[in-house]
Amino acid sequence: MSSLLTLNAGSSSLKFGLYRAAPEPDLLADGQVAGVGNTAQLILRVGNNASQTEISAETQASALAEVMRALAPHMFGLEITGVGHRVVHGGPDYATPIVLTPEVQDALASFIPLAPLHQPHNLAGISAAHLAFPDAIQVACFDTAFHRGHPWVNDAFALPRALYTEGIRRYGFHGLSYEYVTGVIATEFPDLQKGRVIIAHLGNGASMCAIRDGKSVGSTMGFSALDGLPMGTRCGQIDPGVVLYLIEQKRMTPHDVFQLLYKQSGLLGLSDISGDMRELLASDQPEAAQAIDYYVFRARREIGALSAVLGGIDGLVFCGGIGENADGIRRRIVDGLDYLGLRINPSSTHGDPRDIGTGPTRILVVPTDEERVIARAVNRALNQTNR
Ligand SMILES: Nc1ncnc2c1ncn2[C@@H]1O[C@H](COP(=O)(O)OP(=O)(O)O)[C@@H](O)[C@H]1O
Ligand SMILES: CC(=O)OP(=O)(O)O
Ligand SMILES: [Mg+2]
Repeated sequence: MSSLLTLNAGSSSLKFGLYRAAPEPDLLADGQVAGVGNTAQLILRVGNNASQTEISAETQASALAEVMRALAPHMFGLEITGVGHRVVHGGPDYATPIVLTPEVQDALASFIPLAPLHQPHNLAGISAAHLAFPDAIQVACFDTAFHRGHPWVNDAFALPRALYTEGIRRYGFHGLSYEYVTGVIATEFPDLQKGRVIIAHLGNGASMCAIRDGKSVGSTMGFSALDGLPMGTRCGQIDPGVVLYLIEQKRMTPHDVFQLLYKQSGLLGLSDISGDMRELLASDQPEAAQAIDYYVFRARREIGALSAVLGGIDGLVFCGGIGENADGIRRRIVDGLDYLGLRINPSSTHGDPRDIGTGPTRILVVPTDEERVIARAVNRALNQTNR
C-alpha cells in the first residue's frame, strides 16, 4: 500500500510523520529525533503508544536511517511512494508546493542566505531522503508560500527599489501552520471563514498573520525568521540601528551578530535563564517574569497592529506550543484587548473546548499540524503523476 513520509528537518531535530496515502492522509506514526549532531533521542508515537530511545545521529541522513529502522516493524505491506519536506524559504516565486528536481534544489539552495537557521537543514533532509528513497516523489512545501499573494505594501521595505527586485522583501513564514489553521476555520468555524482573523503561531519560532477571506494580508515576520515577535532565542523586531552599532562600535563580526540575534536573544536573552516558556513560567526569578512581560507586551502590540491592517477583527486564533498550551499567557495577551471585543472565558470550558472567548470577537485555540499540510500536498502530487 502506498504511504507518505513527511520530514521537517531543523537545526537539531528531525520531525517525521508516516501516513497512508489518501485524499485525507491517515496518520500511522509520527515523532522526532531531537539532538541531531550528538547523542540524540528518538521519540516514536504509534497510535496511543509512545516510546523514547537514545540513538546516535550525527547527521540528518543518519537520523533518517534511525527513523526508518524504528518504523520498520510498522511498515509491513507499506511502500513509501512520496516524501514531503517542510522548506522554510521558497523565495519570491514559489507560491505552491513543488515536486523536487535538481534545478528546484539548486534554486532552494540559493535561498540559504535568506533563512540560514532553517534552509540548510531542510536541504540536508531532502538529500537524505533522496538517498533513502530514490524512487519516491519528493515534494517541497514552503513556509513562505501562504503569504506570496499578500499586498505589495506588506511585501516591501521602504528601501531603494532595486533591493526589492533583488529579493529583499517581507516574505512571512509559518505558512504551513496558517494553511492548516485556515482549513480548520473553513470547515469547523465557517462563520469566520470570510472574516477578519489574526492567527498567533506561538511556538519556538513565533509569528502572527492577518487573514482576510482565508488569505494572508499581513504578517509579523518579514525578510527573515527574526522579525516580529520575540521568540525562544530570536530577538523579534528591533531597531536596525542596533545592528549597525554592534558592527561599528562593538566590532562584532557578521557571525557574532548572527549568533546574538538568532540564538542568544528572545526569551533566553531577556531572562538569562531559558528560551523555553515552560521553564520561565516555573521560575521565580524576576528576570524570568520580565522576559514574559516583554513577550506578552509585544504580542498584544502586534495584535493591535494587525487588527488595524484588517480594520477590526472577527476572530483571534492561538496555535503553536505556547499558543496551544499556555493558558496564562493567552489570558495575559488578551487582557487589555477588550476594545477589540476580545475576552477570555474566566472559567475553563463551555461546549467546544477550542472556543475560549466570551466577547463578541471569537477566540479559538486550534492545535496546528504542519505535517498534515505537507502530507496532503504529497498526496496531490502523487495523484497528478498517477503514482
Ligand atoms: N504547557 C505549556 N505551557 C507553557 N508553554 C508550553 C507548554 N507546552 C509547550 N510550551 C512551550 O512551547 C514552546 C515550543 O513550541 P513548539 O511549537 O512545540 O516548538 P517548535 O517550533 O519547535 O515546534 C516552548 O517554549 C515550550 O515551553
Ligand atoms: C520560520 C520559523 O520560525 O520556524 P520555526 O518556528 O520552526 O523555527
Ligand atoms: Mg514550530
